[in-house]
Amino acid sequence: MRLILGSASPRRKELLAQIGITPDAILPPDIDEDPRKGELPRPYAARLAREKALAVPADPEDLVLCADTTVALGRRILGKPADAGEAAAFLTLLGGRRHEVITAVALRRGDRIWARESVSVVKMKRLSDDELNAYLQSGEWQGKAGAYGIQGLAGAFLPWIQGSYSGIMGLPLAETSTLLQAAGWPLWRSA
Ligand SMILES: Cc1cn([C@H]2C[C@H](O)[C@@H](COP(=O)(O)OP(=O)(O)OP(=O)(O)O)O2)c(=O)[nH]c1=O
Repeated sequence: MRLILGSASPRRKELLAQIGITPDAILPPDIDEDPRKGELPRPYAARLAREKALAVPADPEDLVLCADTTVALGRRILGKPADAGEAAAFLTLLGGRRHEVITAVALRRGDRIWARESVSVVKMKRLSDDELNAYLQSGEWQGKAGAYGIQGLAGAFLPWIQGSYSGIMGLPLAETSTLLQAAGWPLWRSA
């Protein structure tokens, strides 16, 4: 049984390494990430994680692990910003309030899918012009849902979280290890 990480995200690889897992292969999926009309953030993240898992080619006995991280401001989905202008708009919207970070995980073997979602609440301080400009300059907003990464400079903007740090970063480790065990991956027996 091989474990395939279906993700281009370096964070997901790092987080798996944190619990001692090195995937046998990394095969990033290529799917349409546009939300459907009126789609809410949590079902959207869950749908994308499943679609990613289905889009990765694998042998019938292989495990395919995929995830999707979405930032939700109420009913609004904030995905990966297209450019610095959109990143600035997202960070301005998020500043001074609480938002949710949803990471849905899907694990597939053949036709079977095991799935879980992790929902965290994050408070971001209102950013000064200097803070916003420095962050935009850093480029750390690129490729990240909601235009920030808790694990980098933006940690300085987040005074409070409730939920899962690894989930906010892109792969909730408790849920992921539960799924891997459910699917028969010898997580605590491999040493
Ligand atoms: C909120 C937040 C998101 N992120 C990242 C995790 C994800 O990589 C990214 C959300 O985009 P995703 O679409 O979930 O993932 P991805 O496009 O990076 O990779 P793939 O679809 O191939 O798995 O945002 C952080 O790194 N830190 C954070 O604090």
